[in-house]
Amino acid sequence: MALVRDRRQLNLRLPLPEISERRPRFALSLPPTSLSSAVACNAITASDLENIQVLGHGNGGTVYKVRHKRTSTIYALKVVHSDSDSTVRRQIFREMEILRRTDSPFVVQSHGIFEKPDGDIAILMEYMDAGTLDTLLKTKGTFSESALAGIARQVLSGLNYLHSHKIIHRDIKPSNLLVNHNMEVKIADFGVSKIMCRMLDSCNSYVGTCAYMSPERFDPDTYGANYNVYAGDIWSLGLTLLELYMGHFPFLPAGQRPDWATLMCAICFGERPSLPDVASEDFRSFIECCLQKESSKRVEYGLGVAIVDRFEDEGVKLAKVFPDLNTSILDDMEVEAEVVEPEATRIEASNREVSMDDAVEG
Ligand SMILES: Nc1ncnc2c1ncn2[C@@H]1O[C@H](COP(=O)(O)OP(=O)(O)OP(=O)(O)O)[C@@H](O)[C@H]1O
Repeated sequence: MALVRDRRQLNLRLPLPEISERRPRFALSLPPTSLSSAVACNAITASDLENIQVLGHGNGGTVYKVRHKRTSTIYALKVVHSDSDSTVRRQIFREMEILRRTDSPFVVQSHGIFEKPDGDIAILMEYMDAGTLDTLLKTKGTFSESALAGIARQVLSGLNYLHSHKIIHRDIKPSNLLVNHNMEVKIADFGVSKIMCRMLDSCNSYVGTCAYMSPERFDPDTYGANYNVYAGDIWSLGLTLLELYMGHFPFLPAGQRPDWATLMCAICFGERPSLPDVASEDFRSFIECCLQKESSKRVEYGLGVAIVDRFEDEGVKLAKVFPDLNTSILDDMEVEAEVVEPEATRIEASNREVSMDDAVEG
């Protein structure tokens, strides 16, 4: 029998374990299943699923498209192999813990977690049938401003949710933003995210994808004195939107594959990327708001209130910035659901419980 862990809301104001106490002291028992899909009230086990195809490979894991045999509901199953190194396993435990705590239409939903007898760990997630924003950029080309307005609104809503639950994503980029055929955008991949124990905790650790890191994460002394740790996600969002608009990484000429030092210099010391002349003033001003090098200016830009309030206000501001914010971005982009060839591969699971381990970074 496999154990399926459903999401549940914890009181996030409770202090989280210190690093030294991270080893499991108890097995996490599951609340009753409350899936919104057709399989509600029935816990899904790994043997209920058949593998349809590989969706992609990430850092140490593989994501499969799977079908629930009885209901034919399609899910995505992220599997991290038992022989993965300790960093990768720590990342999957962190991702599990965050997905277990989150419940937002702007964050990819988890439907359960399995551990196989051989130690492989799998997270069952909602399936996003249009892939990632990175895939769409490569297959459909650059995005219009109105499309970006819809994306910005959704990612900001997701960040507002995460930040208000004291979670910093730390790796916002096009390939971590999943999309479905309704152009709903959801934040995914919490492998390097951090749950803050206190609102004022510092967070200058060097993790995430280098190209999307904010200046204060490379050089906290210059750009981040007293910085608000949540501001880095806003920088990454600005850079992501600009990349989707320009079609290449904004700090470098198209086609250039930089090394770490080149990237770091471009981000910390380079000029803010210039937008094409056709870009509207509104779009420019929004990008400028996100790409303030000095993190405190970035955070305090706008109404200068606490970060959560600021994001809520940002929704209002965005509506002014992008007048067609509420129009369907499907007008701009047609997303085709993919057709797949089934290939039966079963994912076996054990009855071992997954315990909390390394889920919370100190
Ligand atoms: N819920 C999902 N629905 C549909 N496709 C998904 C889903 N989750 C992941 N994928 C696909 O699987 C790929 C691999 O995802 P994964 O999160 O393992 O790694 P990544 O974010 O691409 O890379 P890394 O972990 O190295 O940052 C993604 O790029 C995406 O194409």
